[in-house]
Amino acid sequence: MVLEFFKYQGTGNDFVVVDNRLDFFPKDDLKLISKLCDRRFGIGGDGLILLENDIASDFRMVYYNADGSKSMCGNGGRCAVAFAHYLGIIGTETTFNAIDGLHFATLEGDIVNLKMNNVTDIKEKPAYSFLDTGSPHHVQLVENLERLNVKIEGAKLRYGIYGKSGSNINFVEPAEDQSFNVRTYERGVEDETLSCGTGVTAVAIAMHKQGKTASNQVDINTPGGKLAISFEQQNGSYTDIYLKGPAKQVFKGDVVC
Ligand SMILES: N[C@@H](CCC[C@H](N)C(=O)O)C(=O)O
Repeated sequence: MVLEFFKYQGTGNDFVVVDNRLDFFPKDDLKLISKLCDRRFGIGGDGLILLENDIASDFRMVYYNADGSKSMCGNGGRCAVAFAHYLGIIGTETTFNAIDGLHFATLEGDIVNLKMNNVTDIKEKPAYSFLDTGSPHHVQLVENLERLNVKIEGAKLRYGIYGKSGSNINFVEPAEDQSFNVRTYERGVEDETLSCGTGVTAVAIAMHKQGKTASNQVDINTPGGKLAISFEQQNGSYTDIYLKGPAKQVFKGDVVC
């Protein structure tokens, strides 16, 4: 099979993107998904996104991690919106379906502002917070973030605390200008990625809940670039959560598989 694909990145979180509106992609073939995401034997990416038709909304995003497991992806969602706009399916605003339900988003140039689901349940432990922003996230404050071996320390927590199903692990350090520096170990990639959208959303909410910021607009610096998170908070629940940042097409091509 010759597969037409597109490559997108959102703050360095990179994805193989396929227009699957004709429903031809062999979704059960997890080996193929891993191979397409392999940086040596395939195209390379942290995940694969299929854009599909949806009865309830403008389109459906089906997201796979590089190992073929499924989840919600914030940066992937932003890239899917940019791709839908490129295909002419949407204008500058949209509602689309994903594994965690409907998402509203707006687009201004290559900046996509994506609405995330409400967060009500935040587990606070002495050393970390745990919350689900579409995918599960462990948020832990550290010192000397720059020098941390995120792959090794992330894997220890991912398997040590959360077992087989796992969690994404976010390491956070407050920056001087009220923003936060974040590095993330992603389950399903089993490595550090340059940015994680659901991860930085979890960090912004956890930092607010812990009183590390009083603002409901939080800027986050990742190794792949800057993202902005805004939200409302009432009685411990976080609503109207938006994740904002760039989503760009990098290249397109055909792959024999
Ligand atoms: N990079 C993503 C998160 C992708 C899913 C995650 N690895 C999981 O399995 O939970 C993002 O931008 O949110």
